[in-house]
Amino acid sequence: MTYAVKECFLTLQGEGVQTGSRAVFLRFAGCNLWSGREADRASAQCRFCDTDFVGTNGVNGGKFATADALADQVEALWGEKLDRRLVVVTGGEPMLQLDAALVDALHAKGFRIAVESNGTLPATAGIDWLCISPKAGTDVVQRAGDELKLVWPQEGIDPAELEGWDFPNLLVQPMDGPAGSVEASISLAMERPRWRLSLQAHKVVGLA
Ligand SMILES: C[S@@+](CC[C@H](N)C(=O)[O-])C[C@H]1O[C@@H](n2cnc3c(N)ncnc32)[C@H](O)[C@@H]1O
Ligand SMILES: Nc1nc2[nH]cc(C(=O)O)c2c(=O)[nH]1
Ligand code: SF4
Ligand SMILES: [Mg+2]
Repeated sequence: MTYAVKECFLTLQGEGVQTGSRAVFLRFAGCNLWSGREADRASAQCRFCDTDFVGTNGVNGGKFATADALADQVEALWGEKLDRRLVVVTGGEPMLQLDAALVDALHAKGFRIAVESNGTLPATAGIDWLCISPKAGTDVVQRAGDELKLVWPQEGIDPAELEGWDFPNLLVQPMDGPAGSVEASISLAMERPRWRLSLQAHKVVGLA
């Protein structure tokens, strides 16, 4: 299949349990919960998105005809180093495009595959680190994974219910934008000890 990639770049993972890890970010174009157009934001299923995922015009973006061609670019951005190869597949919603062929092509080059997904689509087999970030009012079908990252506060989501899902790591991440979200996230972590605070470290230090 043809892959539509918004952008692809080398940085440090800024969120969640793997914060600080060198990683190639592969950002797919498109999402099933928002068109990405500002005019549609207020009526979208997900309304707080901090990301431009529209089109293929970002750095190293484009249409890729094969999984091998895309994996070649990821490898080129990582460079020669052989140890700890890590790609973070995100978007937009990566589960719209991440298929078995791309999982195999990235694994063949020695990459661990981390994914950031909204959980409304079942995860592709073979992912090495699955982060699910639920959005209020959506039907989350993927209720197991490595890390659950709750952007907070969100009306209509009950952290106690999420504790019943199958995730060993629970993260609460302040919603970038509304005032008071850092304080609300600290309160959640103080009241419910299974939850740990995830700050968007890349924004703090000025990385992409
Ligand atoms: C842009 S999304 C792409 C992946 C996938 N569509 C998802 O929502 O999980 C990447 C991560 O950023 C989080 N995020 C999006 N907007 C945010 C905001 N305003 N503040 C904090 N985190 C945000 C998402 O919840 C998700 O964990
Ligand atoms: N550095 C960095 N870390 C991230 N972790 C998750 C991100 C995302 O947009 O999915 C992201 C991102 O955009 N940049
Ligand atoms: S689901 Fe993810 S990519 Fe889609 S609009 Fe929400 S935060 Fe953005
Ligand atoms: Mg981001």
